Amino acid sequence: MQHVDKVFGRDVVALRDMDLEVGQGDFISLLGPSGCGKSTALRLIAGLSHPSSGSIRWARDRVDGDLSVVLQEPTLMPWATVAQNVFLPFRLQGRRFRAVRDEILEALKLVGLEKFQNAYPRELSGGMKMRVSIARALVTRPRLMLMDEPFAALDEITRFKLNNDILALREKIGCTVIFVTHSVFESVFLSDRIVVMAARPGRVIRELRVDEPYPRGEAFRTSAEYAAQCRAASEALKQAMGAHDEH
Ligand SMILES: Nc1ncnc2c1ncn2[C@@H]1O[C@H](COP(=O)(O)OP(=O)(O)OP(=O)(O)O)[C@@H](O)[C@H]1O
Repeated sequence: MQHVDKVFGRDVVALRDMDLEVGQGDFISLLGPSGCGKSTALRLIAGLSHPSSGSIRWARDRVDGDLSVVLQEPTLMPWATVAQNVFLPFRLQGRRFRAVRDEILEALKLVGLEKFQNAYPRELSGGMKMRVSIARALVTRPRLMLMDEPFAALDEITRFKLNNDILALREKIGCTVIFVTHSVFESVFLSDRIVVMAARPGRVIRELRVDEPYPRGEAFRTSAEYAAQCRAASEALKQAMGAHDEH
């Protein structure tokens, strides 16, 4: 993203002059208070809306299935089974269930839900629904996953577990992730770069690196290094919350 502005109406500056370079395999968190433009940035990257000015460029042409999005709500179809829900991206490409059955089962296996392929969403816990949503996002083996506070509605234990799982999944499928969160802990645990944003107008104010190598697990979560990184990210977030630019 180069010098990207997004203005709604006459004067709601959702994003101002955002620069972001994302490399293949990066795990980037967008961290910031409510209203700082995190979701707007994600929607622009997804192509669901367009910049008011500035540009978003891709190193290579994108093809169908290269990019997928996971939202805070799992947004499953209640009338369809787990397997049919995971089939959706293929269905939108006009493919037949039988032709992609193996891919669907593989995606469900990756999130540990292969035994639930014939279950309906109402039979699943919140964490399991989110896993189905993740399986649906990765069934096309995307090169880029955009995740908008996917675990915000879950309890902390489920959230920690899914944080571990998402890193393990990424090791397996090797995609790039841009992850929106309000949580300092989540951003430090997951990402190698944390982009800290401030509101009114929405903008990037800091970028932090987390140099800890992957795979990361409980040892990292309880380390002094993790605590120090969380402190640094907290400080940056505090600065973001106090930073109002009147211009
Ligand atoms: N379609 C829209 N029309 C008008 N204003 C919008 C629209 N979408 C977003 N905004 C405004 O743009 C700003 C940034 O919104 P955005 O949803 O990107 O923030 P956010 O950081 O994702 O917030 P949250 O963490 O609460 O989801 C807010 O002031 C919001 O009200």
